[in-house]
Amino acid sequence: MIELVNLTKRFKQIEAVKNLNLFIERGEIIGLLGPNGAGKSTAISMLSTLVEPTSGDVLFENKSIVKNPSSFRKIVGIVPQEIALYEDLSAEENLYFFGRIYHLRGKKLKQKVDEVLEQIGLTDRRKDIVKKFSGGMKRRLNIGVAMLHDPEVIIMDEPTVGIDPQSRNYILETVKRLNQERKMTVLYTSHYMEEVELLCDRIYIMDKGNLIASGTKDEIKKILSNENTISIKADRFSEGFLTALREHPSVTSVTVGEKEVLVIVPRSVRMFSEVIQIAEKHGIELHSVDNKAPTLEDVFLHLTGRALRD
Ligand SMILES: Nc1ncnc2c1ncn2[C@@H]1O[C@H](COP(=O)(O)OP(=O)(O)OP(=O)(O)O)[C@@H](O)[C@H]1O
Repeated sequence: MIELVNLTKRFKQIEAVKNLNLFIERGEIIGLLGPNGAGKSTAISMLSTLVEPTSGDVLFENKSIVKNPSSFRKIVGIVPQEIALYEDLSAEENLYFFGRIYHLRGKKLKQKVDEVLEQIGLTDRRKDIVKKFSGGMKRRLNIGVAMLHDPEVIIMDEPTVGIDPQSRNYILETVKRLNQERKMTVLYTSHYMEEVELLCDRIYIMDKGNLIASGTKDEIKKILSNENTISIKADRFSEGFLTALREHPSVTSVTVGEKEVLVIVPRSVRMFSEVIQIAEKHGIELHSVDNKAPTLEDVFLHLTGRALRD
């Protein structure tokens, strides 16, 4: 349905997106994942026809939307990272305003506003001015604006940044519902691995303008099939203990959390008893040593040497 072909964007010195190739089939939820500055917003701005590529193309049904953006604009809804609402207007006044921009009028407009308010769970608050809304409610209304013209494709740029967990769940459920009930195709960008794991059929991972992995969740996790992640839990770890792990000849990497250390080793290596010995030597009281199923976060760490939210 949509294809990004060798898409590149250069801002003076910075190559924000480098030769990006990506496809989206009708009805899929695609996750575009990457840390801050990876190039996600720039990529989707090009896909949304808001930014012109330096080179490469975006195809919709095999036709360039860079050369001919108008037909694509009619079928795409964009949820920007920044909230784009009028704070002094009520929820429904905002929807009426943006609906008119989409050339909706009269009965049709009223019907769409009612429907969208229901979908985003703000029917009860429709008359309240946006200024009084929580961050999560504003985000929901932001999504509602993008849905007014019944888009076939919706592009969401980190729609859950900075909101409470309840609103976050609500948004994730809404995205799922739109996909299942209306067969809406979704491109969802985030730097929250768990959101993408929960929602998306296929995932593209970007870092520093490059695509570093793509595939289904299982395919991506298979990148780590030659490795094992060992989770070590304790109340505290000493520098000596961590250094001994880092310097161990079988250890590929060590990631230190507050009460958990993750150690990546080749799959063939068995080192539980050694970890226990090292802990004893350094006076560390262990709570547990376990094998951990790989997560997308582990894959990212493996590919870049950094955690996603660093
Ligand atoms: N208009 C611009 N002019 C100059 N540089 C830009 C511009 N827009 C983005 N960049 C740079 O391009 C790179 C990619 O930025 P982009 O916003 O696409 O990343 P991102 O993955 O969306 O990150 P975030 O999660 O922070 O939005 C960054 O180094 C950014 O500073």
